[in-house]
Parts: sequence; C-alpha cells; structure tokens
Amino acid sequence: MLEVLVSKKLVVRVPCAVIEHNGKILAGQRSAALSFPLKWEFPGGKVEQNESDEEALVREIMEELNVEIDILQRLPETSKDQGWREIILVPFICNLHTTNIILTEHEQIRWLSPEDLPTLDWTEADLNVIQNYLEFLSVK
Ligand SMILES: Nc1nc2c([nH]c(=O)n2[C@H]2C[C@H](O)[C@@H](COP(=O)(O)OP(=O)(O)OP(=O)(O)O)O2)c(=O)[nH]1
Repeated sequence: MLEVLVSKKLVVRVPCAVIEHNGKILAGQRSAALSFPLKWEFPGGKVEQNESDEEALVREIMEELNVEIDILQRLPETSKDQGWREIILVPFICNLHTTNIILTEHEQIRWLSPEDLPTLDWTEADLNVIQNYLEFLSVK
C-alpha cells in the first residue's frame, strides 16, 4: 500500500473501474465488515509501491472479481477528505476482457444502466465519479 504523507495528511490513491458491458455498468456493494460498510462503489483499491494506477487497477479487479479488464479511458480524479487522510479516486472506464466474475470481497454486484447509477447508496467520493461519467457519455 502506498500512502504518502503530505502536510501531515495521508494521501491514498485509489484507482477504480467503471466497467461497461452490454450497455450496463458494474456497481459493487462493499462488505459489511469493511470501511464504508454496504456502500456501493466502483471496484478497485489502493495503489501499492512502484505500481502505476493502471497496474493497480488490473491487479485489484483480478483480486476482487477474478476477471481481466481492458482500460479504455481515464476520467477526472475526485478526492474525499476524511480528516486524517485524503482518498483520491482515479476512475477508469473499462471493458471486460474475460467475463467469468467470481466475487471475493463484495457483498453483491449489480449491472445498471448509466441513468440508474444515482439510485444506489454510493460512497460520497463516487457521486462525483458518476457525475463525471454521465457528462462524459453526454458529449461522447
Ligand atoms: N475501490 C473503491 N474504493 C473506494 C471508492 N470510493 C471510496 O470512497 N473508496 C474508498 C474505500 C477505501 O477506504 C478505499 C479503497 O481501499 P480498499 O479497496 O483497499 O478498501 P479497504 O476497505 O481495505 O480500505 P480502508 O478504508 O480500510 O483503508 O477507498 C470506490 O468507488 N472504489
């Protein structure tokens, strides 16, 4: 895990995947046992030492969903100040390269149309990700 101390605050970089498949987007519900319990998120996780955002994302998606992804497009980063640390979410639009999803961490996943994404109870940082993604789709 790469956590950089900047101005006495931990800054944690978290690449996450907006996975498109058959016109739907994958949302994952966080485990009840983790931080942000039962909130919805885009799968991904913290960058480790000497990893690029993209390398971390490919590794995390294999660990969490057991699938390979193709990374298509980087979306704007969003940040969430948690007081003692700042989470920088780095979203990437992705496709599935393999499709046999096996959940290892999430409570459940759902496939949603883009316009239905806002109906779930997302982590706060993801609300900006969704807005940026919908804007990206609208000008595509
Ligand atoms: N993967 C992912 N993480 C998110 C999103 N939104 C959001 O606030 N986060 C937060 C949750 C975690 O604190 C962190 C990702 O770290 P992680 O995937 O290793 O999760 P974790 O529960 O083990 O992390 P932690 O909070 O216990 O440090 O980023 C999101 O859309 N995707």
